[in-house]
Amino acid sequence: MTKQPPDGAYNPENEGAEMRFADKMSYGDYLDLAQILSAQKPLSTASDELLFIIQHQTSELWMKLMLHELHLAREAISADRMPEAMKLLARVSRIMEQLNSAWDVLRTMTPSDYTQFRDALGLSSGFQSLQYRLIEFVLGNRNEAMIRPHEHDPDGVALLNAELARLSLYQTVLAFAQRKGFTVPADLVNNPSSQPHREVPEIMDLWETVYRDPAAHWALYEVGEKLVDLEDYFRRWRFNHVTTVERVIGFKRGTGGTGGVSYLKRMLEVELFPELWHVRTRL
Ligand code: HEM
Ligand SMILES: N[C@@H](CC(=O)c1ccccc1NC=O)C(=O)O
Repeated sequence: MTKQPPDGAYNPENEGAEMRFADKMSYGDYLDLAQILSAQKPLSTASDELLFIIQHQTSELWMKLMLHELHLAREAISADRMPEAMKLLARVSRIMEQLNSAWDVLRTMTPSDYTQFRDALGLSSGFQSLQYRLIEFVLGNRNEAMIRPHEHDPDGVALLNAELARLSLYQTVLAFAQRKGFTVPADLVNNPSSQPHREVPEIMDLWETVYRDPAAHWALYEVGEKLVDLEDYFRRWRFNHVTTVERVIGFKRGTGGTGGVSYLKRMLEVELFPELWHVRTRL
């Protein structure tokens, strides 16, 4: 017998709300919440460790979605399905915005709060995030040295190497430009790069042509702006990260072994799509 609410209390069951799930799929079943919500395992008794864990786990979930959308966007561009790619890239930027907003929650953690459990983290660090490294590789910030921390995880290494064997998102866009009749150095569109992309004069000229007459090169103009948008959000993520880190651990070395803030400041100099930024000076 279901318990009847006191007189006057509202019971959604009366208007048909389903209340019995013993033999039906429920909300929690579909989302596998038992698994997700039992995956927070603090190693200390510090109250803020739960915040720290949830912040990272939610970031990893958003990164999973970002990789999914980035792969689809790259496929769409390779197949000249540009409107579809635009939609996907717009979503990627919105996901980044979501990740950027999340820093506001973590920023409420003070050095006093964090030092209560930092030792428990051992040598673990975001530096070892497989999905983060895959995103960097998809976007073209490629560096084989970054595979090293994953050597204990053959599946992870396989994913990173598989990514290095594909054209980066930017290379895929340049191949599209070539199909549209632009001159692009063959190496750039034929060989997946294993290093960060550096400014190339022909690509500067390409974007200059596009930006000087958007109407004549609309698809490229649109994808160029989508990439700028994406990098703009990514830069904000890096900036939020380094500022939060300075606020919480000052200039201590990182648990991952880098100089900490000094390493992250260096990462602020990364340019994913250099020509798209540099061409603006010419316009
Ligand atoms: C209080 C919070 C945080 C602190 C103190 C912190 C600190 C650091 C430090 C010092 C590094 C440099 C590597 C090292 O030596 O450890 C690093 C790298 C990294 N962290 Fe964090 N972090 C924080 C939060 C986060 C969050 C919320 C994420 C989201 C997933 C994250 C993701 C990363 C990633 C991906 C790297 C590698 C960056 C790269 O190689 O460019 N961190 N972090
Ligand atoms: N590198 C941080 C530790 C840290 O933030 C961290 C540790 C384990 C898992 C994720 C982390 N987040 C980002 O680096 C530190 O040096 O305090």
